Amino acid sequence: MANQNQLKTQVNTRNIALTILQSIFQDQAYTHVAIDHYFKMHKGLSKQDRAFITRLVEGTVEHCITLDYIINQFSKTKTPKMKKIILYILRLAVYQIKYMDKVPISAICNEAVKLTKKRKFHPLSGFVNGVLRTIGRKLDEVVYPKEVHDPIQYLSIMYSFPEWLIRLWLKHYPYDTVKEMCENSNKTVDTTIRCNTTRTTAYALKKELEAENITVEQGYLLDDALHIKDYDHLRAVQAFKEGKFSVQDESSMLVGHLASPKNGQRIMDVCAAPGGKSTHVAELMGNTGQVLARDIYPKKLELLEENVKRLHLKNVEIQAYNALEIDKDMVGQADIVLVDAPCSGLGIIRKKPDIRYNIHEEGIKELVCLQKDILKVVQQYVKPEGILMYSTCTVNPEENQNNVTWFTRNYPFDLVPIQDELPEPLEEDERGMIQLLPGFHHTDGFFIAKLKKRAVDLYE
Ligand SMILES: C[S@@+](CC[C@H](N)C(=O)[O-])C[C@H]1O[C@@H](n2cnc3c(N)ncnc32)[C@H](O)[C@@H]1O
Repeated sequence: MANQNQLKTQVNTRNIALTILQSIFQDQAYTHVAIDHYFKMHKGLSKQDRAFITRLVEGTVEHCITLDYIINQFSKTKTPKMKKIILYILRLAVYQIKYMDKVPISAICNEAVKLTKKRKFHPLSGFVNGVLRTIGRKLDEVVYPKEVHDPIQYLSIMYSFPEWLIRLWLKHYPYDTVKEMCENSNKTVDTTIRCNTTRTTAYALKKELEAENITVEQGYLLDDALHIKDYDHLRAVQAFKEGKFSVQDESSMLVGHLASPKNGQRIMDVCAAPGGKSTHVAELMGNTGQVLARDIYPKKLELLEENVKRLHLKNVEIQAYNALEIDKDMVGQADIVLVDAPCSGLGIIRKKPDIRYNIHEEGIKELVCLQKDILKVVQQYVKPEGILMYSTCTVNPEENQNNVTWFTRNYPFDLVPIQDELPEPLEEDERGMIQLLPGFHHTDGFFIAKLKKRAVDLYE
């Protein structure tokens, strides 16, 4: 009886996983958004079911190229020719066969066949069954590309990254570094949180979370950071509801610290939503001064507003504003301008696995132009001798170091060395910028440059 119940749950969870995968593969929904959305709409699922569904969905997306490679070795109909839903059912099942060794192969095949019938593709259930049973039997016989013969194809298939992306990284980083970036980008990570120091201390927060049976570890780089796991809903955690912390990676927290805002200052965050950096600098100023938090998308600003309220911050003003349009009233008014630019996001693939499939080279070129155009406009808001923080969550030098070089050549700004303010073991590069690579220091891949406007604007 217990087994039957278990099986019933598994059927449902796989069907849910398939529905979520459809919205990701078909409608290009972000993985984390699609999962969150489903769970918000279907509240009755148990913690265990939600964890299983999340693992199935994230794992299938993460390993999609590898899964298709395996399927194509055993199926006469190749993946580009398959009916979409059949392809998703196969990917979901092959993910379980290859990466979840606790689930018996026969159960995985049976569930996939049931899913095929449930989605009204009865005639194809034999095909699905045949392909999966062969893969189950012959998984060890899959012929993978050889690293020595074709390292690019090897990395692409083994770590599920498009070849163009591997080539892009190899233009800028040594082979072993690229391999480690691929490997780290597929690892699951704990949630990193930032203590709201206007409400509590990291020590007190740690104790409070532990009392709720949450596993907590100290930050690797920063005192106000904690790493948490074994919680259910974040929104159900009491300390979260009371605004005692925000979710933020340690790399991203560095921006606030390196900006070193002083009480009473005026800070403009021109690409602010959902507000990780705006709320951090607001907290660092101890609820004094003003943070003008702007973003082009009003919908995203709703989340920022919710965060500001939850964190009990009184010094954040939120405005929907396109950073490409000059706001004449703000010229020369900001002590600090934060430009956390829209970017390719190649440093956060471990948290958003679909980025690798949705971004493309043309899109990156457009982003580089957008980043420059934003910088061109918003540099005007910085007071003489004020600070502009430029940051991205990518590991692509075109969007990072090259943009900063272009910027300092064209505008009256100089790079400020940051080594003394960086926590160990981080190191700035020879020009004073920092490029963190995904998973190398327990952080996302992230880039930061601190720039100071000259006292006399020689360019005017
Ligand atoms: C990297 S995200 C910012 C993350 C945010 N700083 C944080 O720490 O939570 C980049 C943001 O830029 C916004 N954006 C894109 N184009 C913009 C524009 N032209 N003007 C203002 N914001 C823009 C996007 O909506 C997105 O929220």
